[in-house]
Amino acid sequence: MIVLKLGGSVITDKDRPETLDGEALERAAAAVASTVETDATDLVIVHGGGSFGHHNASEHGVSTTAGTHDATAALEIHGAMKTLNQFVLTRLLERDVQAIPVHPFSAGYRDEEGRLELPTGQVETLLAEGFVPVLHGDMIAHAGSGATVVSGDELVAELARDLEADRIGLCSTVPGVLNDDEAVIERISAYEDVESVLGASDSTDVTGGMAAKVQALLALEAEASIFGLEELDAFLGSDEPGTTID
Ligand SMILES: Nc1ncnc2c1ncn2[C@@H]1O[C@H](COP(=O)(O)OP(=O)(O)OP(=O)(O)O)[C@@H](O)[C@H]1O
Ligand SMILES: C=C(C)CCOP(=O)(O)O
Repeated sequence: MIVLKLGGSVITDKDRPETLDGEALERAAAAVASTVETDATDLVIVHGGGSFGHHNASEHGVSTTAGTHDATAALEIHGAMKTLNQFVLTRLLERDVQAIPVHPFSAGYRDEEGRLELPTGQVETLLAEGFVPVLHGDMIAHAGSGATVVSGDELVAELARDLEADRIGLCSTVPGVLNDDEAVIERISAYEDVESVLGASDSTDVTGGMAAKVQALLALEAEASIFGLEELDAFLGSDEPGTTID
């Protein structure tokens, strides 16, 4: 079983609010379609927000820890993510990928400590029935804080843990985690080893950029890869491109 995140920074133009990168999304959809066609591996897709969701969340002062009790604000952020989700679904369906959305806002919640609880029975059932579930970064009910943002990276970690994923891939705009010389770091086994080079995203991003990704992935049993769009075919074909996190 593979959990694949299509980074919002890849499938959108992250610097222009609510703008899709249609060409990149096409490429990603084509890579997914050829894997699903030729390989019996179960695939769960999660996508991030990019220029959808982050701008709205930032305007309302909402993040993974700062919540809102304003339903209009929550629905604006959720709505932006659903708009992007519809674009992703359409591109996959056009290529005969049997993609079905799972909206985290309607499925999970955070407890008082901010821990994410995400039931995965519906995802498992969709997989068993031959569908490709497509989740996305979203708003989520948060005990004591109203509703906060849940990042696609958190969803990837939760799904990988619950469904015992064999492989985890994060496709981003960068070819991997880069060191001070902008070279791809091949393997990361401890956060302290790379902490000094990890930063937030270059664009508006309320969920923590590369540092949050590496932290979430290090906590998992299975190995994970962070790589660029050029390497998506290679990853889906069983290679370990970019940075491997174990
Ligand atoms: N050491 C690093 N190596 C690579 N990228 C880094 C590093 N430190 C910070 N970054 C930033 O992290 C970004 C990737 O994180 P970001 O959260 O934007 O990606 P994403 O998951 O593809 O998009 P989204 O969060 O919208 O889904 C890069 O574009 C870069 O700006
Ligand atoms: C900003 C929202 C609502 C979701 C962000 O998800 P991410 O891009 O995976 O961090």
